[in-house]
Amino acid sequence: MGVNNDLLYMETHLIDFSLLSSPSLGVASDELKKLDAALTSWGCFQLVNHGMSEEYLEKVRNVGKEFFGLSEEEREKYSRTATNVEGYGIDSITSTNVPLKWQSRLKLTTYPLEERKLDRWPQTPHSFREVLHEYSMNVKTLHDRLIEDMARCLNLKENSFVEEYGGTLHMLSRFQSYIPCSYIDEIRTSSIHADSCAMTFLLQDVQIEGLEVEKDDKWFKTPVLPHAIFVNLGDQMEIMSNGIFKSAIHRVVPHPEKGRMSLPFFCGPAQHKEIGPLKALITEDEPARYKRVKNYVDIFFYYHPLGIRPITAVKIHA
Ligand SMILES: O=C(O)CCC(=O)C(=O)O
Ligand SMILES: [Fe+2]
Repeated sequence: MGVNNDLLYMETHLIDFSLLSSPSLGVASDELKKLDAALTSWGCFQLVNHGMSEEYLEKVRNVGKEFFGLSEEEREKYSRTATNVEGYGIDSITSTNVPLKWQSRLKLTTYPLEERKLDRWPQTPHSFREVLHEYSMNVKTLHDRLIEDMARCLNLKENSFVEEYGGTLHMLSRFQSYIPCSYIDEIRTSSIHADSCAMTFLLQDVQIEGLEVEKDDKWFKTPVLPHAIFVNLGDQMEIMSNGIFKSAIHRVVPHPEKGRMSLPFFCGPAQHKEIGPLKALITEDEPARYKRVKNYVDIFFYYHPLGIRPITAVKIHA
């Protein structure tokens, strides 16, 4: 049974990663234009030809599936604690009727390496750690290249965004499992958000669709392409690009009969790093539209539960 047939699919912006670094300057610059078009309109796209095969992506999804297939007791060996916010946990959702256990998550910092809390990294299935390590390093390669290309789209020095990060990428990897749930409308409403980071790499479930994105006050389904990684921008990229690139508003839709899994890997500056609109983008005609901000994730988690879009709190109103 389909649950969201009433919506249209979003325009499929396919970005071919291999073409971005094509030796033919014409080819590379055409792909860069496509990237720019996707980021200034939707704030998201499907990344293809990224160097990871469909089988490889399936292996990554499978270690997640195997982890969530373990007994609750086994999973709880990796639970978050009062002093460690990383690991396995069940997230409640504010809407009253929705079952508390609708989604469970395994949340792990994967970069920088010295910030990994390895005692929270599952040892079952036995390949989990190795697969997560390798996949996160692959995602880092994609991130590092795209963040340079995004600066190029704006005619800036290629290291402009990385400099604003303070040179250090922070990556939070999440495996999330959703059980079948019939509270479709409640979850559609309560899950609306844009990510707080700069750029998210999302591996979707290949069997079950469940992600919708908003554009111009309309909602669209996102197709699941088994070989693609869905990339969406978060608020910190909208801020750094002074509003030129859009942070994609999205939501999750449950399936009444089937479970679903997704793997968002959130990339951005370290939590404490102050960021703001890049100085090179601020002119007399285009003044800063956002304040400089530190600890944006804290701001995010203050406003989001109040139903207020966190980015509005840092907007400068002309
Ligand atoms: O499950 C999904 O497809 C997306 C999840 C999401 O948007 C998030 O965790 O930020
Ligand atoms: Fe999200």
